[in-house]
Amino acid sequence: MPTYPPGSAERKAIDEALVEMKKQMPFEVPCVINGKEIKTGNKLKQLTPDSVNTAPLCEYHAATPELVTEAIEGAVKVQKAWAATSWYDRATIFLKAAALVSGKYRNQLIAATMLGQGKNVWQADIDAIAELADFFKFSVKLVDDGYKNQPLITPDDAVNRIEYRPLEGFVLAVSPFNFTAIGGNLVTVPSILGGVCVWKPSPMATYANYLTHKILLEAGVPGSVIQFVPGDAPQIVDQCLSHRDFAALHFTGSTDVLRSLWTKIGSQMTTYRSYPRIIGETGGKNFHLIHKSADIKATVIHCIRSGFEYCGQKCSALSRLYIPRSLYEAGWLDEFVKQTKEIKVGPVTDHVNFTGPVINEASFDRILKLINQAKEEGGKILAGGSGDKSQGYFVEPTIILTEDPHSLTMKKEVFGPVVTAYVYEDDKWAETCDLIDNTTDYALTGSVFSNDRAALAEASELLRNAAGSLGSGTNDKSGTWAHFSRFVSARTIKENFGADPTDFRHPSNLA
Ligand SMILES: NC(=O)c1ccc[n+]([C@@H]2O[C@H](COP(=O)([O-])OP(=O)(O)OC[C@H]3O[C@@H](n4cnc5c(N)ncnc54)[C@H](O)[C@@H]3O)[C@@H](O)[C@H]2O)c1
Ligand SMILES: N[C@@H](CCC=O)C(=O)O
Repeated sequence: MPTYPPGSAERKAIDEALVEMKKQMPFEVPCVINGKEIKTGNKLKQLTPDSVNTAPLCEYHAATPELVTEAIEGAVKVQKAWAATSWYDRATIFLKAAALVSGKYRNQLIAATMLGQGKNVWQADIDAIAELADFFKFSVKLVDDGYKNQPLITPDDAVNRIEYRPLEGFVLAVSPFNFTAIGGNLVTVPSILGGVCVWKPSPMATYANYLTHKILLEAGVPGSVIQFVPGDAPQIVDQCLSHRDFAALHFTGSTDVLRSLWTKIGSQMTTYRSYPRIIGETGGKNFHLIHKSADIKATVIHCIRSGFEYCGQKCSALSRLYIPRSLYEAGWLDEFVKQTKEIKVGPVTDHVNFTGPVINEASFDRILKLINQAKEEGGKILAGGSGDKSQGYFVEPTIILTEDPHSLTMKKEVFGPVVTAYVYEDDKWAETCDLIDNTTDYALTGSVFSNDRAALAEASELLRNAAGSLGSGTNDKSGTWAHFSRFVSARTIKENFGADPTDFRHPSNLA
């Protein structure tokens, strides 16, 4: 990945792309149904969260119920033909999409992700280029490997094979704002297998998602295979979930939303042709557990990057921090606070800013409310604690020290630049692992920092269920065949070519 140092060609190129994009804002984003761009006239806005008083990044046309019906019907109609397209052709399309992401559309995708989702160039590149292109390429490799999972034994008089059929009906992909790549992956996984999708993007990632869709179509995905349907989330999603041909929900976003959609699907089971599948990843409450043997300098840097890059708006962002008393007394927290106060926060177009805005006003207000509640509960604010939304939604990187390991911000997902620290006694390593395991229902990600192998092994054992998506989704891990397997129905086919039978009786039936 390019590193964008001052004076580099890559920094110059991205600066030019940003200037060009700003000149053209607001872009007009249509619905794209059966490959046709459709403007409904019902326009909504995607703002630039770091400069809210300027022109929006885009105005997008919200899909009407009639268009959603057209999208579903168009997708279902093309499904058999797409499934019959050879694996070679499907694979090549996604490899071409990867090349378009890292080549022709590179700077445009980065600029759209920076301006629309408030990422600085480093964060935008790892998301919209590195991860998105990887998703496309890994998908080809993983499906290729998956298709090779065939019966182990082939007898002399028969051939057995397994065919991995895509789901009948359409997949509804509902994507979050915080990763351009995730939207791309949610539609790629079902469609690379020969399935069809209706894609409802996040309102706060509409433009980058529209570009991703454009890339997929340019690479050769037929227009009806992935339908781009922005607009009112509950209206579009409810309509899709109420359709007889609804085959699966592919979701990434918050826990409450997935739970409500799951409940809706469950309550409508008699509507469907089949048993819809639900594949969803949701919130997290990432812990960092520091052992007394850990290096202070390195762990402080890891915690700063994990907690505050992209304003903590990652499901995997550090949120609860466990520091041993000995390192606390050796100045671990002082160093963490000192460096946190050095973080530059501001518009993402100024590269010195390590972090930018949070995504919108609702998020800004929610985060500051949580900080205030933490204060009222007795939490001590060691850094940050406030914000300013006059120009953009800027929240100061915030460190809260708590004496209560079950306090609000140790339990609830904040999804903002807020780290709550708790000091544990060095000799309570196992007890602290149990505490981490039992503090929240989330169990998405976590890290243990130690130079003591025995402590690592013990933590790995005790924290087995505290990370790895358990409790945070259906745990169909991206980057594994297990994820793809949720979007196929296996069919076993046996061809016999042994001698024809001459008697229906077996030897065991003879008198
Ligand atoms: N586990 C992961 O891999 C992962 C990755 C990224 C984000 N996340 C989680 O996503 C959340 C942040 O993303 P977000 O703010 O975009 O999440 P969100 O739940 O607000 O929105 C996700 C999607 O659901 C749609 N949606 C929202 N309300 C809806 C409703 N009532 N009915 C139908 N659709 C609705 C949105 O328009 C969006 O497309 C965090 O909780 C984060 O932890 C998880
Ligand atoms: N791949 C992402 C996960 C996305 C969560 O929001 C990461 O950077 O950890």
